[in-house]
Amino acid sequence: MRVLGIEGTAWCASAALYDAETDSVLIESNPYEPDSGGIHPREAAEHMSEAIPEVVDAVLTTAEAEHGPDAIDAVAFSRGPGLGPCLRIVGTAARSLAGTLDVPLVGVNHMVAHLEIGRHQSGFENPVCLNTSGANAHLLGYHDGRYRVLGETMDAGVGNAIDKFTRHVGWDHPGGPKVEAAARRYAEGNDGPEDLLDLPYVVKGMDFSFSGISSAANDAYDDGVPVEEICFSLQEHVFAMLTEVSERALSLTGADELVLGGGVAQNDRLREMLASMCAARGARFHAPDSRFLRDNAGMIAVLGAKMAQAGDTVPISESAIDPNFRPDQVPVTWRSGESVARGRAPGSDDKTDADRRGAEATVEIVPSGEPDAADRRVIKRRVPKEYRHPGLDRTLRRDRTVAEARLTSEARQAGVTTPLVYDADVPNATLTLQYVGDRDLAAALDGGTERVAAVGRYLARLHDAGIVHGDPTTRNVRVGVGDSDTQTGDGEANGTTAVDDRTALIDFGLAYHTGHVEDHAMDLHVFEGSVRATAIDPDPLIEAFEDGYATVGDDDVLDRLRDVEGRGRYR
Ligand SMILES: C[C@@H](O)[C@H](NC(=O)OP(=O)(O)OC[C@H]1O[C@@H](n2cnc3c(N)ncnc32)[C@H](O)[C@@H]1O)C(=O)O
Ligand SMILES: Nc1ncnc2c1ncn2[C@@H]1O[C@H](COP(=O)(O)OP(=O)(O)OP(=O)(O)O)[C@@H](O)[C@H]1O
Ligand SMILES: [Fe+2]
Repeated sequence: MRVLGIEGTAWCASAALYDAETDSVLIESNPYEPDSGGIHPREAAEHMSEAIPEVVDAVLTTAEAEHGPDAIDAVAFSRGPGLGPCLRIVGTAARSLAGTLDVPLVGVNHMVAHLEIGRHQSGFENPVCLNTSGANAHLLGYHDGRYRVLGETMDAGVGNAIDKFTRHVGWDHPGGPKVEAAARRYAEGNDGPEDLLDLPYVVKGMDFSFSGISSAANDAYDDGVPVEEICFSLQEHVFAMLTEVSERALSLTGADELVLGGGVAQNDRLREMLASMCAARGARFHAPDSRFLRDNAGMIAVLGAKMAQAGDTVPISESAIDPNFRPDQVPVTWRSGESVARGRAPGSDDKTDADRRGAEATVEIVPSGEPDAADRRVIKRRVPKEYRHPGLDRTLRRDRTVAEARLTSEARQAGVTTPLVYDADVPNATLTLQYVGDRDLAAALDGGTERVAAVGRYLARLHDAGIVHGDPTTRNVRVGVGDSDTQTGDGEANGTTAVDDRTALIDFGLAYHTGHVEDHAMDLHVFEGSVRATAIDPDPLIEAFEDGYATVGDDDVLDRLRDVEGRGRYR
């Protein structure tokens, strides 16, 4: 099968021919280069209307010269997300070409194409995918017939966050490669570990935010900090955040493969950090060649072929473009297989006497070999992360160790079951904690409506005390093995149920004090995200969780949660 792909969501007018038999891809691209500032939608659309016919013609001519008039079996196009005026031109071109050639039309989600090209090239079966492009930044994992958004930016896309700084400095678009070059100059000009500016580092579970860091970088420039130093620090912070959330996604799902996609993935430093993180945890990592990372029609044609082979084509009358097309809206017709969270199947976490490793820390259980010993303790060490700058690494490990020791105890005072903290060795980022529960909630999720209701009540009590957990995933809740779903609560609004006694919240390293409804709602959003990413039937669990929250907590927080989801770029 041969597929002609067309891409033009924002800046890159591109056409490609994918030959599935030989697995070869020919790409013709013509980029839009703004004279000044960022991408202007109208100018970009004008560029598309000139350049799309040219690149399509070039590819079609080559295809027909080699394979004759029936060279093309299907036409695939980027249906979204992207700029409406650009997408409309691409859509019109694709429909008319499919009509002229009398072949089926395939409507491709651009972000899923960024993911699938990495999976295709690596041969990985079930990877977590990190998409780092201009307008987007998110983690995707296959679960129950869709690519779920495991985590994402709460505001700007990663490329846009970097480009915002370069516009402020007066550099032309795109800024990413210039920041990379300046950061390299800074690193090469230093002998020892380079100084690092203190910039905002914002990670909440597997979600993250860039708006603060762009503004802080702009302010540093206005204050006269050398631009190379800012570029270096910006990269170190932003890419460490992306690497950290990727590690969390691997840890939460139990996956051992990571693929990278999107224009920012052309950056060597980002690739180096991700490769280092994966090597340290024994996971495999793949980043495609640059021509498949930046926007290109090759990835559209490759996914288009998989979809066409699965019969997933679209009648012209239903082929409208969608500027807000989310990756989790796409039914994944071209692959089958297990959930990415297969490593977290029920029972997989039963071995309580084994030492574990989370995303951040290693956990040693002492004494080992006596599963029922009442005096079991856990020694949690936040190990240095080779991938991040030593200064940033030290700060994060220290601050989180202090926060965890303090807030684990404060949470208990607020009526939440948490481990006792026996010792905090801050210089070594090591805590000694009481052993709690029998297994992670992640391994006991399905059918556990009572357990998630208890988590809802816990978060409400925390919030009431002005504390957010910051990372309340199903891996950070420990549950009792004896509990079954038939144990119902006592019914008292604030009462403790039998399940509560045996359910504990752990891992308060990202916890902090705040009374803001928005921060409280984010906690709920993170928990629900982890349930959706791993449960077989998430809806009853989410409902029970919210009911649990509502019995103790503030309705404003649940209202705000609806807002966060509506605002969410993808959910
Ligand atoms: C929806 C679609 O139109 C959009 N496309 C897009 O953002 O173009 P993409 O080619 O994936 O990424 C462009 C971004 O990639 C950044 N970039 C390119 N080379 C870079 C480098 N070496 N280091 C850092 N960023 C880089 C640019 O600064 C720019 O922000 C998307 O995929 O979100
Ligand atoms: N107090 C405890 N009692 C029993 N088990 C524990 C305790 N603390 C940690 N564990 C186990 O160790 C695992 C990792 O611990 P923790 O979540 O604190 O580390 P982490 O590296 O921050 O993990 P992540 O970032 O992946 O959530 C937990 O999922 C749990 O299975
Ligand atoms: Fe893109």
